[in-house]
Amino acid sequence: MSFFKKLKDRMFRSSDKLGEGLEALVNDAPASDAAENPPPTTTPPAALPAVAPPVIPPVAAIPEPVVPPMVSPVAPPAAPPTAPQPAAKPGILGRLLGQTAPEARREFDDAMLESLEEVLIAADMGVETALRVAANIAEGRMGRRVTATEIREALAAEVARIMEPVARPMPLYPKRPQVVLVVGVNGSGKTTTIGKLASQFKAAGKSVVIAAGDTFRAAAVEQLQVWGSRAGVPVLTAPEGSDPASLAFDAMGRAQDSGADLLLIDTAGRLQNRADLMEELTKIVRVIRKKDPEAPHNTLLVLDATTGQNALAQVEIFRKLADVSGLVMTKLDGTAKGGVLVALADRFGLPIHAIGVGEQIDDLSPFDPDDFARALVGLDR
Ligand SMILES: Nc1nc2c(ncn2[C@@H]2O[C@H](COP(=O)(O)OP(=O)(O)OP(=O)(O)O)[C@@H](O)[C@H]2O)c(=O)[nH]1
Repeated sequence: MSFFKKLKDRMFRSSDKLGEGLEALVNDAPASDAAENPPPTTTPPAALPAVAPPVIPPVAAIPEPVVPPMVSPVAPPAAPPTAPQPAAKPGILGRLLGQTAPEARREFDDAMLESLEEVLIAADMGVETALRVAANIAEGRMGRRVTATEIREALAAEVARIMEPVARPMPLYPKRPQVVLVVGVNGSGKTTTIGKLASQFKAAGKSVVIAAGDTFRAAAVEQLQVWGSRAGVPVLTAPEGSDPASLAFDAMGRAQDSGADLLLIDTAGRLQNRADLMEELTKIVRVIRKKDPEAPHNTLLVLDATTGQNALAQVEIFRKLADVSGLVMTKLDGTAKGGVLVALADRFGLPIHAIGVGEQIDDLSPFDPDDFARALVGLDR
């Protein structure tokens, strides 16, 4: 299965929620508009020819807008003319030819803008981002009659435009070992992500060492060992409750001695005591710098998409605890809160290196802004 298909299938909760909201924007039009949008089952007006009416190409068939990276807000491609479209169903011939009724249209007015803002906020985009995205979609459309598909396309283009600058794979340096510190709250998916990353780097011909730095949870260490053996990568462990910094130091030495390309260091995520956690992370960094003053070369913050807006607070906190260089968003499958990624990109501009859409070893993918945007709004590629 292609990753886009997997992404789209698994992000169904996010896209369903957004999609339903967007459809309702047009279909639940006020009475005056609704009168111009009779349900598709309405008998065609007598004045219409009995033969099939001209088929309006579905908007989805219009070539996908190319959104160049790093551009300022662009109005999405112009929609079809604004003249009211009779929502007549096709004639018998049309139906035989598989033609479908034209999509309902509604005038883009202030009420619709407000509803659009609400739909985006409900999709976890955050208030600020939702208002800006809705305003950009409204630009050039106010007073025009639009379809839900046009709004979906416009939203996908807006989301992709916001995500484009942050979609950057984890940088690889000509450094041995390249040290990757992985941070995040308990349960966010750190261990799983380390396993998936180790497996992908290994498959790409890199030699990898994992340090099970969450020495406080025996279960976390065991879990990492399972992932390590799946990926065929050594996992260095230390007795439960021992100093994670000392393990990190040993792991650094072992990775250097064996000429490993990458050292992935797992850490504890106990936010209950931030002072302790900060001290622990600072100490890990201090000791590995004794062996390489530039380490860690990447500090990945792993976030759980199902926490929605809470992910924003986690970024704030971890940026204070560690020098976060990039994000990995897990559990985008099965959540209706995928929109939070847009809010994260808009608010922090931190690189998003990868996304997780499942618990299997190959369920981690580089972050592709267009694929994500289209999956989020429920459009095909
Ligand atoms: N559906 C889904 N589940 C995931 C994903 N990533 C991780 N998980 C699951 O989330 C749960 C927590 O993942 P862990 O990798 O153990 O998280 P952690 O941050 O290491 O947690 P601690 O070990 O408690 O610190 C596990 O059951 C994983 O299988 C994902 O992308 N999708």
